[in-house]
Amino acid sequence: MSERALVTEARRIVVKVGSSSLTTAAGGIAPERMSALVDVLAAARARGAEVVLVSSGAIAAGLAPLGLSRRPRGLAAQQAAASVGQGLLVHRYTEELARHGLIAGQVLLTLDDVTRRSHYRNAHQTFAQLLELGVIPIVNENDTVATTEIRFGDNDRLAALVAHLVHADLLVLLSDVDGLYDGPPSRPGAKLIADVRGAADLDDVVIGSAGAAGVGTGGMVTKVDAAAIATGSGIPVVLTSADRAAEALAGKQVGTLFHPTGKRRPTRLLWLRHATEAKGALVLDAGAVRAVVERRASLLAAGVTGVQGDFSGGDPVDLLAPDGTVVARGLVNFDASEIPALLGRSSKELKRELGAAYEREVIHRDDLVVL
Ligand SMILES: Nc1ncnc2c1ncn2[C@@H]1O[C@H](COP(=O)(O)OP(=O)(O)O)[C@@H](O)[C@H]1O
Ligand SMILES: N[C@@H](CCC(=O)OP(=O)(O)O)C(=O)O
Repeated sequence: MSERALVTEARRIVVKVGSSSLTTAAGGIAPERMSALVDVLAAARARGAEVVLVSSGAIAAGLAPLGLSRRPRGLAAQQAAASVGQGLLVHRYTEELARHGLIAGQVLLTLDDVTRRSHYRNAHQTFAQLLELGVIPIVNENDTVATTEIRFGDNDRLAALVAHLVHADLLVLLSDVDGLYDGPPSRPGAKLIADVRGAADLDDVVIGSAGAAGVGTGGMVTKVDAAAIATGSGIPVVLTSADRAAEALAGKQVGTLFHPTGKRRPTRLLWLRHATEAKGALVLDAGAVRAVVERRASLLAAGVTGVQGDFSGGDPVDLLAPDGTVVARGLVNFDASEIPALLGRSSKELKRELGAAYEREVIHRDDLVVL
């Protein structure tokens, strides 16, 4: 069986591991699983590859110490469990990596770190410095302070974004299932899909959400989304089980290989398109829709006819055609309350009447993605 050159030649690898692969059903860390995973990461390092680990499991690891038997529903309880569990997880990784003479560095990210320009530059530099120092960054969402992320966020898409942020050559998604199947693997006769070369290969695949162990959040849906994000910007993805991580990283033909389909794109825009929830919407006239969609121009106040929702400058908003269809998403430059005064007015008028600060575009073209 030939090796996967995309894997064996990768110099920088992001590995994502799910809660179900690190913790027990009873709610606590499974030390032997973490130890086996770290052995695999150390072997990749020994071959000369740089490794970033995106590890879930903070909430799951915090359950047992708090006497909880399953993942709590309430946000505050999840945040508390994550606070307890994250420390335990990183402690374990630090000890396990030390066996191989390696150093762990904790990186906790929130959505802002990858959508706001100044933050994502900062995150990029942090990773660059850690990797230069030979550290293995252990990444998770900052669940303890996150609000929307902890509910809707998932580490699969976060891992795809991190892979993009660090310019990885490969993303490896490790779960409790050994690859993508054409239907939920619990169904008799479900078949493993070895290669996905584009969206068309997924047309007949039934992708389920909940995992059997009950500690995972995203299920297969978010893994396939993550694979689309990564491959769409040129990064191949191997999806398999944590048990097969050693084989996968050695380039063996295990699990599912998602082949690259596109080229690198600005990180923030990827996130804007795939992972953010809009805080509101702007209704555009037909001319503005053409300008934004066809000419990829900035959105000016003159083409905006309505505003919906309560957002602040810097938030993601949807751009709607006159019939209500969502045509684009962007990071808006004004608060929702400021926009009614700008509607339909030219930049020159706005500057004359409200001052130079109001002359700027409502959304700059660099902060826009057409959907
Ligand atoms: N088409 C499919 N192929 C593979 N697994 C699937 C499919 N549909 C649903 N699943 C389920 O997705 C689960 C993995 O998701 P999840 O529990 O969130 O894992 P993790 O904690 O590793 O992120 C598997 O255990 C499996 O039951
Ligand atoms: N950030 C959360 C987990 C989020 C998540 O994506 O979990 P999983 O589906 O197990 O990868 C935690 O550490 O508990």
